[in-house]
Amino acid sequence: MKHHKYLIVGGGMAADSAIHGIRKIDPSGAIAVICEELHPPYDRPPLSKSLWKDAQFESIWRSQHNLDIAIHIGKKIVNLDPARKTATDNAGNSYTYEKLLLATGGSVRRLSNADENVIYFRTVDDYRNLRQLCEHGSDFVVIGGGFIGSEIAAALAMNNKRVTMLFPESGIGARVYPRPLSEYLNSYYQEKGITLHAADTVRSIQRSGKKFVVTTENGKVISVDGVVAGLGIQPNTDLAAQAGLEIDNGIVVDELLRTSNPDIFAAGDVANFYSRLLEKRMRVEHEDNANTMGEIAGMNMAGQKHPYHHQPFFYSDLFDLGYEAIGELDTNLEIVEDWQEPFRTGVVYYLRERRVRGVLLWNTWNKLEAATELIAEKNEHTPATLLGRIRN
Ligand SMILES: NC(=O)c1ccc[n+]([C@@H]2O[C@H](COP(=O)([O-])OP(=O)(O)OC[C@H]3O[C@@H](n4cnc5c(N)ncnc54)[C@H](O)[C@@H]3O)[C@@H](O)[C@H]2O)c1
Repeated sequence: MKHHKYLIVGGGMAADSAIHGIRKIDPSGAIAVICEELHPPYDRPPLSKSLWKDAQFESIWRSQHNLDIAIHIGKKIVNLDPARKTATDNAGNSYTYEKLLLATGGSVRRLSNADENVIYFRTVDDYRNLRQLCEHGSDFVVIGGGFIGSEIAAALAMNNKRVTMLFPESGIGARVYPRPLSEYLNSYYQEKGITLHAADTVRSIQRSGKKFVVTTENGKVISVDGVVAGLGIQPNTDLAAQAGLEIDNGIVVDELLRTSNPDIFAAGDVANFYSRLLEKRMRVEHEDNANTMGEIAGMNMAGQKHPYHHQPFFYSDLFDLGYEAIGELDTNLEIVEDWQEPFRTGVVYYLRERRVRGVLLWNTWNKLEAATELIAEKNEHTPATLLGRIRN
């Protein structure tokens, strides 16, 4: 039985940020990290973005230099007993703790009717597998039109691969971007040489020698060298549920990022928190959330009382288009589009009850502060009060 003041379950970006958060406050309390993945913490965004351009692979690893932690790679906590403050891993090792963090992240959604060699893209191993396929392969199918689908399709096309995209919505990023922008992205991706099958899904994916044969519900048959899928994730809540913690679309945490057990915290993709600014509970699956929430959780585990009031933030690169986004980007909200140059440069506002809840800064840079203030000020708006408000 090993005792640690702090036990961190998970080895992703939220876990790594929590280590740094703890060490800001407590320079010497014993920290153990139990990391199911076979790698120490690394940055995920480069896997679908900069590593396909000019970034060096080694740059993804996050530094734990001088932090004095015990990291158990390839181990999974399978039992958590909050009454005894004890966690047990899949090799039968037990760990006791004073404060525990659940940074268990999410698991990729999979297709039921597909060959097992489809790459459900999320980890560094998925990146390596795809890179290996790229060495000899020239034709790829990308399934899903969300963040991973749009970024990986662009990355492959920029690396001179022939790409076919397949997704159930009418347009790329349809859950996040307003319809005209999503439709523009369809034509933009086609201009870049990508074949699109929108409003279509997979009937089956089978192996034929070294090739994959993808058959769609609309009857298309596509033979390729590799299939990559980004179908969304599901929060890993099994351990929290087994420990009797409150679950509701993720692990429910309070402002201080404590679960329904005050000695157990949660952060990152798995945590469902209340956003005072957006006035709703939410679970956010972006890097910035993992980093900022992880750090605050770590500081609070070490005795601080910092409420988590950060606004959700994310960004993406799609060929030569890029953007930053803040707040809640949901196409079910009222949308005000303000294009300086249609679909090349502009700002999109997302409103609920006449207040701005989210801002998409499309090729519009250094305006994050203005967008953040607009959400925080909580004034009522109409299209007339927003048009021209934020410009490059
Ligand atoms: N730039 C960023 O912030 C960024 C980049 C990459 C990934 N991520 C995060 O990583 C996670 C995973 O990304 P993702 O792209 O997988 O999720 P996503 O939720 O962005 O997109 C999921 C997509 O899956 C597709 N889909 C679902 N079921 C399908 C089916 N049966 N057949 C075909 N398509 C189907 C839909 O097109 C949907 O848009 C997300 O939480 C995302 O926020 C973020």
